[in-house]
Amino acid sequence: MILHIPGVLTREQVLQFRDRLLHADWIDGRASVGSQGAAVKRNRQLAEGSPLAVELGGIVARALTANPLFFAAALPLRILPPYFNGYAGGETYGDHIDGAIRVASPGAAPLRADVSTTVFLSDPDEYDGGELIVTDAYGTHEVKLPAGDAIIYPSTTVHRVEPVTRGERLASFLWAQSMVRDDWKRTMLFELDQNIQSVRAAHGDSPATVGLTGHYHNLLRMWAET
Ligand SMILES: O=C(O)CCC(=O)C(=O)O
Ligand SMILES: [Fe+2]
Repeated sequence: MILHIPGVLTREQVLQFRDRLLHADWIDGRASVGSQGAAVKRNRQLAEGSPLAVELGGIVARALTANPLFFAAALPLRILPPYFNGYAGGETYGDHIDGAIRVASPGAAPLRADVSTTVFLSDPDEYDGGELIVTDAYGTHEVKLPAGDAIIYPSTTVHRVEPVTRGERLASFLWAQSMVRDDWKRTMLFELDQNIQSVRAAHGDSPATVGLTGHYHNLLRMWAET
């Protein structure tokens, strides 16, 4: 499932991030990928573990974890520390699939990347190009969202970021290991959860709502790994 999550960061947070990123030390984005990614990746990132990445990443991770839509859709078990990237002057990241296993820091427990997230930090009118293009079983999706909004997509998909030909595209991106590894099972649980919430809002805690909520939890019990 590819899902737009509006308002992960407030406008004030976005402005604060932008201010801090203005004077940041950027490194070559190829530092965090394997050879296939490195061949098509031309962008800049904050170094993993740098004080600014840790500080701003903490804010992003807390905002996402507290976001009900992100929680319901990603069912996160663990979230890797968020990264920050910038693209300008034709920078791009060609077609790739995110690595399956990542470690937050040397010696840390490995985490499986199930759900990929981009939190946009630049508004669409600030740059040309820079669309995130995600291809799934249903076709190709082009994503360019307002600053503060996020997109989540299965880490199993081929995706790319188109060259930025005017202005600068800043973003935070991160991976989560989900309690439910399979995208289709996560999608089914998400749709069930959203429909239960609609039924509950319309009819309150009727016996049918209680029964459906029980069914959601029993499916989660069957499918979740913790
Ligand atoms: O900048 C983005 O939106 C996504 C970046 C990306 O796909 C990656 O770093 O693996
Ligand atoms: Fe990626």
